[in-house]
Amino acid sequence: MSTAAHILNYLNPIELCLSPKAWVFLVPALFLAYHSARERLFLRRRGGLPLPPGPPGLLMLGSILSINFSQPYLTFSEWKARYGDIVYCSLVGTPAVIINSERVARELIEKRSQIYSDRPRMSNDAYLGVASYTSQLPYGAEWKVHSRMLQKILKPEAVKTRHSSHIYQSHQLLASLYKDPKSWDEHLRQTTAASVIKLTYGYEIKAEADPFCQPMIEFIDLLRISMNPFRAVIFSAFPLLQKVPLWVPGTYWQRDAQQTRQLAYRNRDQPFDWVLNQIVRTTPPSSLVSELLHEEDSGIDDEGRLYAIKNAAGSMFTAGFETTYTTLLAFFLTMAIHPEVQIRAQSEMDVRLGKGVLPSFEDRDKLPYVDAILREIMRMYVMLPLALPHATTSDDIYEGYFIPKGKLMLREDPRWTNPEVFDPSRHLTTSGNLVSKVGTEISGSPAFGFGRRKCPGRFVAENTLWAAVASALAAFKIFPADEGRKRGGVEFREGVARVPISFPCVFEPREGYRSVLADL
Ligand code: HEM
Repeated sequence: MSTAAHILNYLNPIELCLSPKAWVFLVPALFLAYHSARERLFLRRRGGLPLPPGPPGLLMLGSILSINFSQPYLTFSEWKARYGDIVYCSLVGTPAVIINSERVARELIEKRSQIYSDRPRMSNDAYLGVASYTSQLPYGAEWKVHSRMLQKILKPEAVKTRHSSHIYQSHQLLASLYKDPKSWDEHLRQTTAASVIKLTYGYEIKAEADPFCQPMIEFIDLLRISMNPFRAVIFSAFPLLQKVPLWVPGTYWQRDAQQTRQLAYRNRDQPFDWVLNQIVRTTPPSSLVSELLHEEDSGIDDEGRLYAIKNAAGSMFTAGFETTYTTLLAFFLTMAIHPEVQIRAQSEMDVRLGKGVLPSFEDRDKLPYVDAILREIMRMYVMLPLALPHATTSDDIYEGYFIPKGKLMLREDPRWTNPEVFDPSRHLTTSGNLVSKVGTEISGSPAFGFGRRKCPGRFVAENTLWAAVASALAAFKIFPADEGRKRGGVEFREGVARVPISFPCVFEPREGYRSVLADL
């Protein structure tokens, strides 16, 4: 008997279910019914409004196969050229809106921040042990507690009081570059890590293989692998992959995730416990955690408060280390291939500060070209090219389009002439002053995101970067060990975060700075 006859003849549902051939028809039929019911509901929700234009998708898979996984932002730029500033697509059943322009990002994420400040729920977050980190929290009461805690040391007034500590850290970097220039990239990594750890816990890193710092760097390296966009999409489509037992051969993603989780918890708990111990025994060095622990009247119960402090503090390294380090790495590599930019910055310093002087924050206004270099680095090398995904908490309408509740991804469009050319002078007026327009100053850069979830560490990042950039330009001539490198640009390892690919550089002390460097 044919399978169709089976279905027609066997009105007995039990027998029908037992026939394997009938399942071949039933499974797709159930799926289609579910899909069309969902579509009908979605159509009703839209009330006849169109969705933003976007690429056609395949049933179930949507547009996932059209995305370039190593550089998804390139796909989004192509879609911008074809469909415009706001694009709709479906990714394995998840509706996603891509905001492809700074103008639309400001209109939606800033002006309508009440509903555009959520994060999409990703099974990956709990799987990797980062679900309670500030950056991953849904927009709600817990996030507001974290945000208030972080503001304590990240707000501009608090950041201003730590100028001397930024200068001290930049001098530490200069001293390491002078003593051991060959490992310049490693010094950069260590000093950036040291400054975030000091700010968060008041802990001073003692050696290269420091018991707190080393596992934190290891964690970031693992997170980059485990959070790659391809794995994230596959896991959201097939969550059972996260449950496969570790003993099954070939389940390398499970081993990566287990190690990432263990490090996430260890890095969150151990330095926090160190501060608690310090408080019991002595006066702890000033830090985010010690300030929060001493705070009265926080508005939440004790256990909840300790948990929130621990997680907000844990988020600082994850969010602040790699972003700052890779921006500085891009700066040094760019300087090595652009000697003309170094020469202009150094002559500005020589004239306005004098030779043999290391700049301080009081000198910042006298050095507009140094700021212009930093703005150009932030413009050209956006280390999180898709920022972090946002989500809307309710449906919305924009320019006649229906924006469904759900995932939003950001991609800033290059609004500059010749965006691929490294040219700091684009940030200067004809009289050599910095252009002052919203979004051109460093902490206002779109590289820090938009709206209520905009990077709260941007003022600290700006000062760390300025101190390091200004000090290095004053003290060293930087050039590539292989002169042939000058012909190429900076290359990147692509992923959620873009990481510049380092190359050997030479750091030659400038005239008048050798003794200054030796004394640091
Ligand atoms: C050059 C350096 C940095 C860059 C480019 C950067 C960029 C970003 C971006 C794009 C976001 C997501 C914004 C959004 O969702 O719209 C973010 C979030 C965040 N950043 Fe940064 N960041 C940097 C440095 C720092 C530093 C130094 C810290 C802290 C010490 C920090 C702490 C955070 C936190 C806690 C979040 C999560 C905010 C939330 O979800 O509410 N960042 N950052």
